[in-house]
Amino acid sequence: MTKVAKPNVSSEHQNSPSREEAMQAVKTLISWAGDDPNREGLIDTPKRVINAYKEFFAGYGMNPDEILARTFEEVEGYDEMVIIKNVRLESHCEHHIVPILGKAHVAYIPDKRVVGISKLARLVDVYAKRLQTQETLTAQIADTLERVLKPRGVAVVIDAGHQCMTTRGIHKTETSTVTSRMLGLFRKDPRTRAEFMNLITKI
Ligand SMILES: Nc1nc2c(ncn2[C@@H]2O[C@H](COP(=O)(O)OP(=O)(O)OP(=O)(O)O)[C@@H](O)[C@H]2O)c(=O)[nH]1
Ligand SMILES: [Zn+2]
Repeated sequence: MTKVAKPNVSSEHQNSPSREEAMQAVKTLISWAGDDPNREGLIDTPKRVINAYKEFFAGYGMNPDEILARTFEEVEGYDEMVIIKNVRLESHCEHHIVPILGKAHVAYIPDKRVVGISKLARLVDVYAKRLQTQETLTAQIADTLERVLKPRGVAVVIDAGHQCMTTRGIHKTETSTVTSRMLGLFRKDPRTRAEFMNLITKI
């Protein structure tokens, strides 16, 4: 039986192909597209593509727990929500391997400890830079924040365009997909959720 790699599994747990094998695969796809991979303009393309893949999918080599490990308690008892909004999201859909581009809004209500705000954006990247569905991505960001920081609430909203729907297939160029995950107070208390939704929709 063929072994299928589980989605969102770090590459060290898979049988990683060599660079040569990966470049050969790109050459095959160029031929499949109908061009000659040996012509001058395309000769270095397999190398560029596999290097680009290392960037697109860098998240497999990142550890979210490490990113959130450093927290601060000296914040004068701050216990209201912290929101980082409009985090640029660059991911790839796991069905077609084409870009998902959009914005993420991430919030939490601290319980004594806060985390550096850049770490919330880094956490988005850890999961975005993998093969994804938008639902999985949203859930992974929220669940990791809850598990590691143990805050009183977590909210994640993602609003993104899927190029598999805009540049191919159904070609609906104006569509965007919105997903959300609310945990703790954001799930239990409608006023907290409403305050968050209000703050992220304001400019
Ligand atoms: N739920 C969900 N679906 C997604 C996401 N990204 C892409 N898809 C959808 O995944 C589905 C794959 O459907 P298939 O019928 O297997 O593939 P397809 O023939 O290429 O589908 P079309 O895009 O309709 O041409 C499509 O409906 C995509 O729109 C995502 O993040 N979440
Ligand atoms: Zn897709």
